[in-house]
Amino acid sequence: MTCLEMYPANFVMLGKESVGKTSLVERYVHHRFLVGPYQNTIGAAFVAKPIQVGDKVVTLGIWDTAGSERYEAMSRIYYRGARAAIVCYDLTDTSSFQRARFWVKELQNCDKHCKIYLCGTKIDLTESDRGLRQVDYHDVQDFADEIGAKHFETSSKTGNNVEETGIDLDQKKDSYFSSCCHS
Ligand SMILES: Nc1nc2c(ncn2[C@@H]2O[C@H](COP(=O)(O)OP(=O)(O)OP(=O)(O)O)[C@@H](O)[C@H]2O)c(=O)[nH]1
Repeated sequence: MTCLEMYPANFVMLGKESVGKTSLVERYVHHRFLVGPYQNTIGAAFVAKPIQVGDKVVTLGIWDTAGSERYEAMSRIYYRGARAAIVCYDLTDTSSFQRARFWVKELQNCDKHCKIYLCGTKIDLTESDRGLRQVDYHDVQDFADEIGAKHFETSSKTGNNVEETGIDLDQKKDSYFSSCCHS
């Protein structure tokens, strides 16, 4: 029996509205950045991506939750049982990092085994104008160390750090997905 049949691995996107969760999913799954007016997610959206882990195929299910606080209760439905959570914050918005801390606390209260990734978004903006940065890299790294999370800064617009590093959960050597297949 394949890993696909036995171990569907879900992960969830969490974070304040407009931090760029949907854009990250678009970049990761479809390798594109959608331009045009911002459309907020309503409730949550589900996207599936088959990935190869060793000689197995895992269907990675991604729950892209709505960041608006009015959907907060609904978001809880999606992170319960999630194998991993990508908690996003916008590098140009301090309050989005406060919101990220909130989601980390929620995840820790709900499931200690959920693997947490902290993802700073829109690094293209801070690279083109350093003055736009409101969230310090080292502050987040300290927090990541404290909670045992991986930490990345990405741009869905340019693709920077999305494919190459942690958000690309497609890493074949990733022990997390290997354990999904072999546990
Ligand atoms: N410059 C830049 N803009 C981005 C990036 N990622 C997202 N955006 C923009 O930020 C806005 C919000 O992006 P979304 O991906 O819809 O944000 P979201 O977190 O899914 O929002 P909700 O559905 O409300 O929770 C859009 O206008 C995007 O084009 C990025 O990496 N760089």
